[in-house]
Amino acid sequence: MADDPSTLSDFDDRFEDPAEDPLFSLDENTGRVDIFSRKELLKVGHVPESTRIVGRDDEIEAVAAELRPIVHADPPNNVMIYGKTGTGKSLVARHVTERARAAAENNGVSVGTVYVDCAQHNTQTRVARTVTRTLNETDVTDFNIPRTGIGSGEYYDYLWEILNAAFDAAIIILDEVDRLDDDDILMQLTRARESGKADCHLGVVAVSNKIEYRNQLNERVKSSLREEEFVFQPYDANQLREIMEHRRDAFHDDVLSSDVIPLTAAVAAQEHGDARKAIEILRHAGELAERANVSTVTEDHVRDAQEWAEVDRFEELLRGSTTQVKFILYSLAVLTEENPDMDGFSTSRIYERYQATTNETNATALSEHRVYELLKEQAFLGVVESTRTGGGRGQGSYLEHRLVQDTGIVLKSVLRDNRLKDLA
Ligand SMILES: Nc1ncnc2c1ncn2[C@@H]1O[C@H](COP(=O)(O)OP(=O)(O)OP(=O)(O)O)[C@@H](O)[C@H]1O
Repeated sequence: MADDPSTLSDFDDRFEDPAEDPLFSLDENTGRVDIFSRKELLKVGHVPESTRIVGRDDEIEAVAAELRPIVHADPPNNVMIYGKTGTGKSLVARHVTERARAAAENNGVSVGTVYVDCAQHNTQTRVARTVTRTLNETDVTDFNIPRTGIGSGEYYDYLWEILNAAFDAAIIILDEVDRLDDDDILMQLTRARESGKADCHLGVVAVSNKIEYRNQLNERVKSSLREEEFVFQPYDANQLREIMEHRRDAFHDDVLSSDVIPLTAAVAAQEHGDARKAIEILRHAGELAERANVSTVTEDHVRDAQEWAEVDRFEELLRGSTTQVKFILYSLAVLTEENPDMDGFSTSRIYERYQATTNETNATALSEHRVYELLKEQAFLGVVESTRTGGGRGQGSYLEHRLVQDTGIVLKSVLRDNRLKDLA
């Protein structure tokens, strides 16, 4: 392995005895404060055990009612769960599916389960491959299913054989189902038994942020899916507080000052009601305390962590935007900071500031008309708000633009772009 250029094993400067390396010391007495006790409880993607799931009892019961027939080897209903991001859709889908599997097994019914993230596996072939390879019980089927080189049709052929050989039923969770580039997979799965391909009952639990998703499905898919729909509402501050209280043991005792969880819950509820964001802010507040080497996480850490989350969120909103758009938003943000009394700026005023910005960075400037178009595009995306002025006597009316988001957040976010860094 020493010849392998991808390993660092012959790295010259390494410590003779890694236990002596002060950078990664395991010694408890390093003077560094230890904030977290079980940080994994706050990681994205962590599936908490049932005692940590809060405020979704009715939803869990409702989804379970649709899958319950499977416990007696009867056909389950398909389920569609809608709701804004971070409302516990994936969590409930996974939790109920696993409990259905365990209860069925206890009753002598074997149920295969698969979770597919359609944002990652967005084509029919990728989904078919993931489902087939996950369900393949090699000790029963003896199949060696290739990763590449075959199409969805061949994966389906394997899948029907696997289902017939190894299971009485299967539940397939398709998370972010709206990201699929083709809804035929839904029809294949929901019609498998009816069309005589598989002898096993298949239930699909589809999850989406987009409530309008169903309208996009073609009629044949809709009629074969015949699903029950549920809509999950954003969490309120009390629910978010309870969700975080149930993960308090991610931290060492007495590390969180008493207002940290209520404050995190309040800001998250006000902004979006997103449990993922609330947990992320709590984790980041802990990390900030750790970095500062202080033994208590305080309200200030939460405020900083919240700002960091906002910058991240804004950056996400701008993902895919060109550097030119960022120059324009930067210019509008600077104008706003320089003129706190003004409520909005005309395109020509923004354009002047924008030209100065492009000059400073030696970038090419777009025409004023193009900047106007890009501002309108940003208004459509909800980044900018544009309103038409009344226009006084002798004055035509014109558009005035302002940022929807706090200027500090916009500046921090656009300045993360390498081409704008120098402006900082
Ligand atoms: N009721 C709850 N109790 C405990 N933890 C929760 C609850 N709801 C959500 N969470 C936690 O919040 C995070 C986000 O939840 P989840 O992934 O289920 O949301 P989602 O609605 O599927 O979001 P997205 O649409 O963005 O995928 C996860 O870490 C999850 O463990």
